[in-house]
This record gives sequence, C-alpha cells and structure tokens, in this order.
Amino acid sequence: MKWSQQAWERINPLYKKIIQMPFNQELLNGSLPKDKFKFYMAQDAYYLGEFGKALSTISGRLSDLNQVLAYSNFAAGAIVVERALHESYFVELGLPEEVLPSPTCLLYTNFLRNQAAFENIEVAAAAVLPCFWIYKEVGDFIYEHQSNKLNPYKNWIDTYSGEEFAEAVHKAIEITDHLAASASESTREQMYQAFEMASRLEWMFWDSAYRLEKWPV
Ligand SMILES: Cc1ncc(C[n+]2csc(CCO)c2C)c(N)n1
Repeated sequence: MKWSQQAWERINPLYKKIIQMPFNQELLNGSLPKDKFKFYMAQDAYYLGEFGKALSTISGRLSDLNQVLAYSNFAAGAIVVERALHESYFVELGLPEEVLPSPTCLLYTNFLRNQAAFENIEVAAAAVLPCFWIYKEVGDFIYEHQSNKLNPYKNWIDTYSGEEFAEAVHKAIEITDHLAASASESTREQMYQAFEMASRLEWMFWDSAYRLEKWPV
C-alpha cells in the first residue's frame, strides 16, 4: 500500500471531524458569521506567507530538479494565487494590513517551518501535505453538498474545488509517496506522525477562527 493511502487512513477520523466542524458546516450553507470568516482570512494571510516560506525551504533541500521546481511553484502558488483571493475579501471585509498571529496560527506555522528546515526532507514533505490534501477534500465536500447558490463564500469554495488546485494536490501526494518509497521504516513512521500533527493543527486552525481565539495576555 502506498504511504499516502496509509497516511490518509490514519487521519480519516480527524478528517471526518473537520467536515462536521461548525466553521465548515456554516461555510457550506452560507450562514457563517462575517466576523468569524474575517478572523479566519486575516490569520490565513499570515499562514500563507509562512507556508510559502516553508515550501521554499523544502524546494531548496530537494535533489531532483523536477521536485525542486514543483515545490517552488507550490510556494509561488501559496503566496501569489491565494493572495488574490485574500485581496478580494480584504477589500470587501475591510481587513488590516498587519495581523498579529493567533496562538494556534503561530503554533501551526512554526511547526511547519521547523519541520521544513530541520527534519529529514521526507518528513518535511509529509508535514506540509495535509495543507494541500485536507483542503482539497474539504473543498470538494463543501462544493458537492452546498445548496445555497448565493453563498457569500462562493469564491473560497471554488478555489479549493477547482481543477488547477486538484493537479497541485495530486503532484504533492505523488512526490511525497516517491520520497517515502526509498525511506527507512523509522522515517516512514516519522512521516506519519508529522502528517498527523499537521492534520490536527488544521482542525485547530478552523476551531480557533470559530472561537475568535485571543492571546490570554
Ligand atoms: C490553514 C490553511 N491550511 C491550508 C490552506 C490551503 N492552502 C494554502 S497554500 C496551499 C497550496 C497552494 O500552492 C493550500 C492548499 C489554507 N489556505 N489555510
């Protein structure tokens, strides 16, 4: 069995919880309060910048030039393409330029940058994979189950259920499987753990937006 199939099996219960989260259910039916979406968008702007840097780090650590190019394109995608989506919502929602990252956002982005810089490259690739894969699954789920055609979050939904995004996700899974195929058993286990930790942090990211998470001091 491919590493990715086994990895998804391990996080499937977590994924099931993610699609049931009030944030995603309310995004799906369009009833998500604007302040929660606004909080999410502002935090996601910070997340995307850091995620782009983590992908660039991974790109520079890979050996195969096709893989270097792929992660470099993912990094550009995170920063350029997704920012366009953010900018449209930023004007509409009136979001500030600079945002203090929430505790969860800082935890997640620091985890990713740490894995990208200091772990085995196979583990680093596994750590960034849930960001692609879970969004693809959540995007498809929401797209298939939506009923409200006038959903104010339509732009967001279309981004993650589109064909172009599906191709990027497919490529990220393929490269990670390729890296796993020549990794030792203990590295493969570490890859599962990084994949699972990042998935847990994805859950926490949505939860923190729904709770409008604050710093205690
Ligand atoms: C918390 C959080 N996690 C994942 C994504 C999705 N995402 C961000 S960048 C990227 C790759 C694009 O090249 C993807 C799929 C998000 N927006 N916010």
